Amino acid sequence: MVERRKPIPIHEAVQRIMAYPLKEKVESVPILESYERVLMKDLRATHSVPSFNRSPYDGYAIRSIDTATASRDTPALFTVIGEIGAGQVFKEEVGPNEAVRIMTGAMIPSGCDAVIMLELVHERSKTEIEIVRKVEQHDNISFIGEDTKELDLIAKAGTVIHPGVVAQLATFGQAEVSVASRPVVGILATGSELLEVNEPLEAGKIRNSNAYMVAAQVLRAGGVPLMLGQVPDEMDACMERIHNHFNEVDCLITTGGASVGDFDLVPGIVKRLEAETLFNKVAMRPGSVTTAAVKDGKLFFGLSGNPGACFVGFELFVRPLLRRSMRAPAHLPISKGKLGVDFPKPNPFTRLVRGKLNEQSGQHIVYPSGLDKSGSVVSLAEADVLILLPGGTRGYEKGADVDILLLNSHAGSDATWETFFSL
Ligand SMILES: Nc1nc2c(c(=O)[nH]1)N[C@H]1C(S)=C(S)[C@@H](COP(=O)(O)OP(=O)(O)OC[C@H]3O[C@@H](n4cnc5c(N)ncnc54)[C@H](O)[C@@H]3O)O[C@H]1N2
Ligand code: MOO
Ligand SMILES: [Mg+2]
Repeated sequence: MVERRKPIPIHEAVQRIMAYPLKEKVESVPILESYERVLMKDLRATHSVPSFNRSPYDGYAIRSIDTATASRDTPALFTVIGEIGAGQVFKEEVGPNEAVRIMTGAMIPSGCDAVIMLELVHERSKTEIEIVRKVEQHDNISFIGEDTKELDLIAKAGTVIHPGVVAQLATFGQAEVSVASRPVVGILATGSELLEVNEPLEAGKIRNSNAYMVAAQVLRAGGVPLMLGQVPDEMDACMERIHNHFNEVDCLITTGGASVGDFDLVPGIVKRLEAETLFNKVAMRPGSVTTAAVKDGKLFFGLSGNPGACFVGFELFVRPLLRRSMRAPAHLPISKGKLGVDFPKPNPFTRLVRGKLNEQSGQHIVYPSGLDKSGSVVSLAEADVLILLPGGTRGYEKGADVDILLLNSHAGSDATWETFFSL
């Protein structure tokens, strides 16, 4: 008799998984390797920025009071007593009607309270300049702490490090950065029909695309894929591979064999692992036959063999687990869009349609990116969103307002499925 499975709503499936968070681990990496890692300690300013008053222009540092009566008819005359570039410090006190030629980024000399740009000065000689306008006190000075003050919070733990954050790490002297360790995800493709990527096609066979797709998804989520290869639909071969590597991974993914067919291994894997099933059917399409189970605190995901279903299963269920273990926002960011075409297919289950986003006069218009079947692989090539179409309708019309999940964004969302989509 075919096993009858009870589908659970997406938000409940997510909840069940998130009840088994992976252990957070911290490591230190050189700043050059910190890009796209997740900060594990709050980054606070270790000093004010700038840490000294400096010139934002190439010009002359002066005492503004000496220009109080300056005009075209009565220019103020200054003696140039020195020249400094960025990094140099002028050591003497600057006195009445004295000026220091100063370059952008250099420290304002003691006694000066303003800078006038080179273009506004008449240079009579190397040592004598004229100023024909009044310069206000504090003109053209970048003051200590105007960018940030010592101890200010610059970036919180959980921030995904992007180039702007790298600039802060460098500014505050963090040659080594405390980041979340990347969870290791074992990936095993199952299926007697699978060829290696470099093998020629044969009748009835296909190349294993899921393992590579999932590996890329793991990388995008910030994890480390551990490729466990591919096995035919044979339980012993499959279990041997799993047992040999279970200790090396933080979580394990298989693709294929998640349904109820004669050669579908996932129910047997769960049994042989003596794992506790969290769910084996979700009220969604594609990906309805996703299985999740837990063994010794490690999550096992039996993702569908159908590429569309495998892809969606990963983004909805595996990604948040990985991201949360790194303290990064767990879920795909959500946004709003309008359907660009009619979508007449009725469905009892919520659909996550692989979609293409088009920006039209400030609006997100979304279109299915290809064949909307969970067996379609090519529709993934152009997909940059998943269009959420709640189930229980006769379909949707062009122009309908829809929620969309953004696939290529570096940001993430902690918006919970419970709150946003009780689907
Ligand atoms: N009687 C039923 N049949 C099916 C059901 C059901 O509820 N009752 N569910 C259908 C749904 S929905 C899906 S999705 C698929 C799930 O299939 P499996 O997870 O068991 O995957 P397979 O049977 O192994 O393969 C399905 C499909 O995907 C291709 N595949 C497999 N592995 C890969 C890979 N690594 N790279 C690319 N493509 C792969 C495979 O050749 C098949 O075409 O079950 C439905 N059936
Ligand atoms: O698991 Mo299937 O993807 O619902 O078509
Ligand atoms: Mg099957």
